[in-house]
Amino acid sequence: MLPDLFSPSTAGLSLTPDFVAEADAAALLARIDAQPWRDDLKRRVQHYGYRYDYKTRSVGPDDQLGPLPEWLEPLAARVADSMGAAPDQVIVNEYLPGQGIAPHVDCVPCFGPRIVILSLGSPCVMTFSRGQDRVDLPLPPNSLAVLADAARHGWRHGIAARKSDVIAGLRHPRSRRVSVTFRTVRVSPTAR
Ligand SMILES: O=C(O)CCC(=O)C(=O)O
Ligand SMILES: [Fe+2]
Repeated sequence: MLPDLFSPSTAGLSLTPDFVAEADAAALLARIDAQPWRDDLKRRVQHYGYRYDYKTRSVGPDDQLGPLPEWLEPLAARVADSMGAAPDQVIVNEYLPGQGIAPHVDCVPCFGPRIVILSLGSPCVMTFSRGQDRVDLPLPPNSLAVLADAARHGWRHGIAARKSDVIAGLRHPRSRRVSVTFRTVRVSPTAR
């Protein structure tokens, strides 16, 4: 299922389809939609645990918001197995058709070695890039992607701002996608 470049043993990317059941995904989306959204970016976001400052591209001790909300706890506990640590920061991103996220590496000094992304709603293609290399990874709804090692540090990841994706030769119009990204925050001990 993963492109060759991303054999998990060499590149640190793994994808677990159907990590959450459809009914649980629907309940989670309803929970998310009952919370306030921040709309300081082109796309709407929610931050839990720690606020991420998009201007300074950092997280500091002053950005601590508190523990993850209780409705995220069961999921965070399951995700902890894939992360090797308990996540203490979550960002929810909403993508309407035509919205994306520019290619980036998640802040290395801010966040721990594994980034975990749960996809809900529309399928979409995440593009990994390193120099001239490009690898498209379709993210099915309800799947869990884990970025570690080279997939976390050596490759950038992004989602093109377009209204459809070609997956296995077929064009798929996008609908609304919501992702839930789990991270561990690195805050320097002296700053705590
Ligand atoms: O929405 C996604 O699937 C990816 C989000 C992401 O890369 C990020 O928030 O750093
Ligand atoms: Fe990211």
